[in-house]
Amino acid sequence: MSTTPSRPPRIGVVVVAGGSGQRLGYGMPKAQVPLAGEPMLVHALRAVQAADIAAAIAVAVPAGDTLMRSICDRFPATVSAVDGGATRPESVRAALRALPADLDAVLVHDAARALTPPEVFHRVAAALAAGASAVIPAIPVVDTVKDTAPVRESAESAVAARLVTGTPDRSRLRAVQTPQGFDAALLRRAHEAALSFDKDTAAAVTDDAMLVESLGTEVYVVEGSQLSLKITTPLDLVLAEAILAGGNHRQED
Ligand SMILES: Nc1ccn([C@@H]2O[C@H](COP(=O)(O)OP(=O)(O)OP(=O)(O)O)[C@@H](O)[C@H]2O)c(=O)n1
Ligand SMILES: C[C@](O)(CO)[C@H](O)COP(=O)(O)O
Repeated sequence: MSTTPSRPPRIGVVVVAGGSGQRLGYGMPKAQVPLAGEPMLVHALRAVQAADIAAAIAVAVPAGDTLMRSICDRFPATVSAVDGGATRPESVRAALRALPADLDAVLVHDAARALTPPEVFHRVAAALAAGASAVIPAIPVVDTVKDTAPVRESAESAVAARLVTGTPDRSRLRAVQTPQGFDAALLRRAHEAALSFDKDTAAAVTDDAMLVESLGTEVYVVEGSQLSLKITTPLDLVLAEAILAGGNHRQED
């Protein structure tokens, strides 16, 4: 991270809240869906603020969404809303453009990970301050994970659609979360490079770390949190409600 030793790094946070929430199936953008009576975006912004690390926060909301813009307006002036894009990387780029140019580092966070404890933000920020250019929080994988491929069309038996092609060593696998932290110039460069990806390569981008990996940068892994689940399906929402009802959110598991 390019900062002089005499002053603390200036950190910006991008919150991506521009998704439609198809898998949750509420018929409204996911970040608007109520969680313990308040829109998910309110919880996500509170989580970012509880971490108390951001000089500026840019939130990508669905284009034209006035409700989410009004939620951002209720937070301090360091929070600004911008129209997101059709894909997550496009939303990240839109929010990045809204952040000040003089930041040392940027953390990119999913609004859908509305209950991330402050300690996770702190671990990512601390690794950046210690010299990493790219840092992601992650947790060990609890399931056995298989590589699979479609069964060949010519195969006689049609017992199932896919076949196992391998079993990766689980001890090396991690389930990756957000906030993902980067040197600010590096993240901007990685997203600029992604603009020239072909359609299939662009469609395969599922997080920001992939983009800096493709520039050859080392990405460090710090401990994530089970509380930092990505609310994706109706069952995730039930779990998030239960966490909030238990009063244990923002506390390390
Ligand atoms: N065009 C998009 C797509 C996603 N996101 C954000 O990226 C995060 C992770 O995306 P995901 O959980 O997949 O959200 P959705 O795209 O809304 O979900 P779905 O794929 O079920 O529609 C979310 O906070 C979502 O709001 C975004 O800002 N802009
Ligand atoms: C960025 C992310 O949350 C890391 O796990 C995840 O890849 C987002 O995936 P989604 O399919 O856009 O929810």
